[in-house]
Amino acid sequence: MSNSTPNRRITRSTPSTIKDLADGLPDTPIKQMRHPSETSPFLPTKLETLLLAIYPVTLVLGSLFSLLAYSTRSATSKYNPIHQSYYPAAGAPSYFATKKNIFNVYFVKKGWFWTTLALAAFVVTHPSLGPSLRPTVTRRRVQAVARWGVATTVWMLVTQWCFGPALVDRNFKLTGGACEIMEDPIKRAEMGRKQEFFTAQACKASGGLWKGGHDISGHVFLLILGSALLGMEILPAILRARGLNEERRVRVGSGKVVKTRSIVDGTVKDTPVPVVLTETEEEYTKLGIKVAVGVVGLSWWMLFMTAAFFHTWFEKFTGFLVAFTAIFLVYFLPRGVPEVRAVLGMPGL
Ligand SMILES: CCCCCCCC/C=C\CCCCCCCC(=O)SCCNC(=O)CCNC(=O)[C@H](O)C(C)(C)COP(=O)(O)O
Ligand SMILES: Nc1ncnc2c1ncn2[C@@H]1O[C@H](COP(=O)(O)O)[C@@H](OP(=O)(O)O)[C@H]1O
Repeated sequence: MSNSTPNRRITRSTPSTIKDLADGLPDTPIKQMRHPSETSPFLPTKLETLLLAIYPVTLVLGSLFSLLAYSTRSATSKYNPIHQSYYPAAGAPSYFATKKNIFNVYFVKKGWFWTTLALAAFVVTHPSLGPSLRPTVTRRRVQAVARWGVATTVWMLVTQWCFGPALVDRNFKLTGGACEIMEDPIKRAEMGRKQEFFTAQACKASGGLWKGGHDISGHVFLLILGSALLGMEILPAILRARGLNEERRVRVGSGKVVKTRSIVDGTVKDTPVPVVLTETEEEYTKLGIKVAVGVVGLSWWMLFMTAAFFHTWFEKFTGFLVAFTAIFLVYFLPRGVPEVRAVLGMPGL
């Protein structure tokens, strides 16, 4: 008997995984199945990695710009670590290097409001989440609001209030920082009575200097978190509009890691039903995406400006780390933990 019988050949190359099995077969239905992925579901896809890499690259480029640019080297004022900016502002190297620049005052300082507004516009207009401009409650809308809720909670705890002072303020104090009232003796005496001003805002508002500790950059944190939130939400919609679909990896109930195409509500996905929009609905859909892209673009520019003109390298780095931790919680944890995914869902799924 010859070894070359078809049966023998199959026995000798016994596949060890479903992937091997699918790869070794002709184009049968089993080959078309999505096979389990061996990569961690917690990791971003290639496109996501590329897009998320823009943040550290922006921070590094901004910091290098401030070292090398003629405008910063020739500025009449110097970087002052206590003010975390060029001081006095009149000699700053650029309009964007002053705290009172209009984009800082009305955009970044109200950054969570703009992020929320842009996300709300996308959620109520985009047909991938529910009927455009109709107040229908859909699972995808509820999950988008839940993701926003988690991100908002993190934003609040980090920058606004955490059962008292916000985490950035607590961290500042823990690392040896304090509020120093330099000029006004009355305020100084008042401060002695109250022991200390516990938040950066209260300290600065009383004319004090918030100094001595490690001040995580609130701007870096807010600009990265807000723009990544919008980016991660609209990315699947943008890809789909261009006929693309980069599959993400998710762990399903059985413990297997599969690609997103394999699951929708826990079942194998059918070909999506095309959504037919009226002309007006299409206009609003486009507007929703444009508003989000606009907020992301302006956030990127302000992040670059913060990197170039404000804070130390380390303060920017910790702002980036805290923002990425929040992004992980909202967008990557649900991919690997089905119970979390059941609540938060995933954009576009
Ligand atoms: C899919 C989303 C649905 C939302 C559903 C909610 C229903 C809402 C109905 C209407 C929507 C519009 C109202 C939106 C409310 C959003 C709540 C807010 O965010 S209001 C707060 C605005 N404030 C800010 O954005 C402050 C931002 N600033 C900071 O975080 C800090 O100042 C800083 C990080 C920039 C650092 O500050 P510094 O002083 O240390 O420099
Ligand atoms: N891109 C930017 N444009 C203007 N001011 C900025 C800025 N980035 C940071 N700042 C200012 O630098 C200080 C530290 O910012 P943060 O810790 O939030 O990153 C803040 O000052 P004030 O608190 O005095 O307004 C903030 O307004």
